[in-house]
Amino acid sequence: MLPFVKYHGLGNDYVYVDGFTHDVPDPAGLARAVSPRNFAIGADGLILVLPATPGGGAAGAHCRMRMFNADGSEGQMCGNGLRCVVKFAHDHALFAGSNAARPMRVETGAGVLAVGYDLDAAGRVATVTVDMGRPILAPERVPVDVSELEPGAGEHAWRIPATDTTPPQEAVLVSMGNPHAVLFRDDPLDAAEERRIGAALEHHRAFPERMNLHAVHVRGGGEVDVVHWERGSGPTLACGTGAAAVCVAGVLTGRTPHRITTHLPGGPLVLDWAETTGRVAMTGPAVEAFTGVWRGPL
Ligand SMILES: N[C@H](CCC[C@H](N)C(=O)O)C(=O)O
Repeated sequence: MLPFVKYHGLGNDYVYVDGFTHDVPDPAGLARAVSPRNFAIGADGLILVLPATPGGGAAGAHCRMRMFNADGSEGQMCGNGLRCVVKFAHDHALFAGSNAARPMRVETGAGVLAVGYDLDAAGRVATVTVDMGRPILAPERVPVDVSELEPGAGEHAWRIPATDTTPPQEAVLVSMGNPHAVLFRDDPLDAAEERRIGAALEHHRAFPERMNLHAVHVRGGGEVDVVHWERGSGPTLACGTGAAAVCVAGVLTGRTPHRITTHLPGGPLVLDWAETTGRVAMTGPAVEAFTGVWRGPL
């Protein structure tokens, strides 16, 4: 039996396990076991909150996040998940001083990130602001194999050639520690078609570590609509690292200002790519849905 807590950030939901007190020998297998909706807990994946590694601790980390998509693949970073990690650690007092760690510093695959938060009237974490760090734009570090792509229209765009099931796609490729392809559309989004395209391109040979894809329609000014297809989890209601990639891509292509509101299927996230520091800040909610005990295979 394994206690868990279910959290979500704008409907991007994960099963959280306290790795300070419980050992999970096969997190990839557990992610695959708990994620199916109707047949298990139902989630976009699994997140372990663990003690920092010696290196992370030396860099000031209070704890460590490991996230696993629904298919068991491990993601280097998860924006919505990280907001809920801080809420879990604070509200459930996972480590000594967790109620005073402000900002909380969390070791992730994208480095040790600082996470600030405010509290509600009950003294629980409410709104959370994550310092997502700096985007990575060098193709080989996204990673992407540009020999499989063509130059796109503009300095930061690439053209994904037509496949058997998709027309050519203009993409801006950004890593936030995990890989993202941002596809700007001139017209309002057709969510079903965008998810079909995302499913077709996640495993494209240009993407050696697969890809998270995000279709974007700029409403005007700093307001954009986004539809996601996530590596390892498919269609999600929100993708925090994806929203950060959208913010960066909008600035790089001159479509949006540095501070935007991304309207995701699950709700809005505010992103700000600071000109002074080059770091992206993401602000949004973190919600505890329920607690439970997993009685399935570990
Ligand atoms: N599917 C992503 C991880 C989860 C990212 C997303 N849920 C977020 O909030 O950033 C990947 O494999 O890179």
